[in-house]
Amino acid sequence: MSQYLEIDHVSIDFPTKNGPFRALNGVDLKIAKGEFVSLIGHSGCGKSTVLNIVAGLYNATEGGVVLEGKEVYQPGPDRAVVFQNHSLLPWLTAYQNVELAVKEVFKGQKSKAEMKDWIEHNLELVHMSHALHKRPDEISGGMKQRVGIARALAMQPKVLLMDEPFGALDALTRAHLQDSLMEIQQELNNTVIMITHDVDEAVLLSDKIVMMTNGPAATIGEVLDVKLERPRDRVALADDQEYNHYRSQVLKFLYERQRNPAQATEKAKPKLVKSGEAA
Ligand SMILES: Nc1ncnc2c1ncn2[C@@H]1O[C@H](COP(=O)(O)OP(=O)(O)OP(=O)(O)O)[C@@H](O)[C@H]1O
Repeated sequence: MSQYLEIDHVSIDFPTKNGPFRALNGVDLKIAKGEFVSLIGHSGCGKSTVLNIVAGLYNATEGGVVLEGKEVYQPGPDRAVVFQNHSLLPWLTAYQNVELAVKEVFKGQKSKAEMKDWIEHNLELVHMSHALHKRPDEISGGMKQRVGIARALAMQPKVLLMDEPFGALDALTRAHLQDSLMEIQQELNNTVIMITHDVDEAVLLSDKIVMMTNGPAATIGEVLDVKLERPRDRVALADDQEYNHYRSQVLKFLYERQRNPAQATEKAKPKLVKSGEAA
């Protein structure tokens, strides 16, 4: 696999009223075409900031992002983003939401009939053929997320960026969508960067788990290559030694090497001293 996407020594400072705040420091990562990469780390460490820089929504203060030899400065259809909350237009049907993106990307390249086939094909990939003409308020949360994924896939992006795509879903719906995503990725060989807080999700889906240190000045602490064979079956893997080894590697990083910053702050807080008591 050749190198496809390079996050090259990326640092970013956000302006604040107390001066620049360094959120990321020297984030360096090479991703091959067709690789599925998860970003995991405690809340506030900078996962979304990494994704936003790759999406071109933020520009790095130092370093940069190179996709297929071209530096990324701004958002583009070659990098489609799927957010935790579907972000569908509520007045449009599932079909029309996907159509909007397809028209934008393939204007002048696909005929009307080709576009229709393409939209239907992508909605079929996420098992939404039965609800093409339903609006977001007429379908469940999981179905909305499916449409969001279809919309992103239909853009044929070079990289699919997913910011906790299943975070708002119940466990069963989440499992179904993870399985769908694995099938689609197997078929299309998409390059994916996904943010997750879920260790099992990271191990099940990824080729590479990128574990981030706590901020400020967060960076990559460790990268775990997950070499489990595909297709992967969640039930069979539950008792698999190798799977559980990967899982414990991530847990150790998160809960031993990088303790939750909220807990650390809690410990560091000065004890409240009652009046008259010595500190
Ligand atoms: N536009 C901004 N301006 C100032 N600070 C920001 C901005 N965006 C993010 N930050 C800060 O950068 C750090 C990283 O934030 P980010 O949202 O990337 O973390 P995260 O790991 O995605 O968090 P979570 O898991 O809770 O979504 C945080 O301290 C956050 O407050």
